[in-house]
Amino acid sequence: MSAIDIQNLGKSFGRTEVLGGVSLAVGAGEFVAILGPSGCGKTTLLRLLAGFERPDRGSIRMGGRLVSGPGVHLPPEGRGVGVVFQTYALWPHMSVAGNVAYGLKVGGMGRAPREARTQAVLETVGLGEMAARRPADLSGGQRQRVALARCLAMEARVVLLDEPLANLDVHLRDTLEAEFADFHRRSGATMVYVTHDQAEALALADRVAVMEAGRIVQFAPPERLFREPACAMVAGFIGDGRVVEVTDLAPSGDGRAEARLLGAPVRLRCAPGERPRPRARIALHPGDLHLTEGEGVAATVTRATFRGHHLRAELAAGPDGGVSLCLNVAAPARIERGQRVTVALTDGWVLPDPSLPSLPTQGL
Ligand SMILES: Nc1ncnc2c1ncn2[C@@H]1O[C@H](COP(=O)(O)OP(=O)(O)OP(=O)(O)O)[C@@H](O)[C@H]1O
Repeated sequence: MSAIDIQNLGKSFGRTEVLGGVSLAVGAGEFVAILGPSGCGKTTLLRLLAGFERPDRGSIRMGGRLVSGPGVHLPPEGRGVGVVFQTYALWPHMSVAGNVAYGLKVGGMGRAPREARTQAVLETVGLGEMAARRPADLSGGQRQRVALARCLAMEARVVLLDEPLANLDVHLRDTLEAEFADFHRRSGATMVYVTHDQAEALALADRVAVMEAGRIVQFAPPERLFREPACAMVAGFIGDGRVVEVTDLAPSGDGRAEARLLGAPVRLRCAPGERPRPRARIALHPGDLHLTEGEGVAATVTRATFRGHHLRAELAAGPDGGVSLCLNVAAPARIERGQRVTVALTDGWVLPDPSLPSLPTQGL
């Protein structure tokens, strides 16, 4: 049974449709990231899950129990979910321990077990020494951990996190990313994590639901999103992918295909059921291209950026320079703007034909 089962969820604010029929099943103990650009509806989906908003249509089940649906709306406190916001939502006038213990107190737990549980979870998140401090006297990362400790104390089996790292500096983000992963492992909780940061989603999640304009366009493990994007939006959003057009697509039926990129022959990966097409679009990552002295695609370097171990080169190819490519060149290297180069492909993924009925939005 799924820990969370969302069916055909729709939500509008006034005349604006924010969620247009979202379906998603999250397994027990799974870590799922909801990833998408600003305004695509991620937070709205999370608020519907938490019970802060009511859907216009569709249903949400948690552990098999209907929590939102026609005529049913369980309030947030009746859902047994923990929520961690970007802003932590801590009570400023209470101590760290008070913040963690508050929910237990409201839930009717006696003083002695409450204090014992609070201290134990603060130890778990490494804040045992800071129980008496006020939130104002903690760093951003420590506040985040108080919010997590509160979820732990409540024994929330489902934890919803809304951009919890968005306000933090890059070092703290790295540390806390590791802490979220650790928290997940130790607690075994089901986690739904909203972010617009693809690196964060790919690093943390078992599966990522990519959203665009109120819809889930692909739900898959990180590697699959990267290697087999379902559409141009996912291809462009994940791993600095580029989408370019090829001609004369000739699949061989085993997940391989040949085609031409600006006239040059290329070998690609594709879905096993892919059919021959005169034109197709493919997704390329910087690691899929390399410079060659042999046969390939002629291009001009439009920009070269130092990235430490490599240089990132932006290229313009095609008769009018309208095909934009991008590759990494191992440093030290001499590559500069205006240079003419030839590139060859080692990999590339044929985007599924959008006119075919079933795009792979689900599955492994
Ligand atoms: N209470 C509301 N009333 C009216 N419009 C709203 C309300 N909440 C959200 N919206 C609108 O719904 C759309 C989706 O918002 P939402 O916060 O879910 O997006 P998001 O993907 O989380 O974006 P971000 O990453 O910027 O937080 C936006 O256009 C937003 O302005």
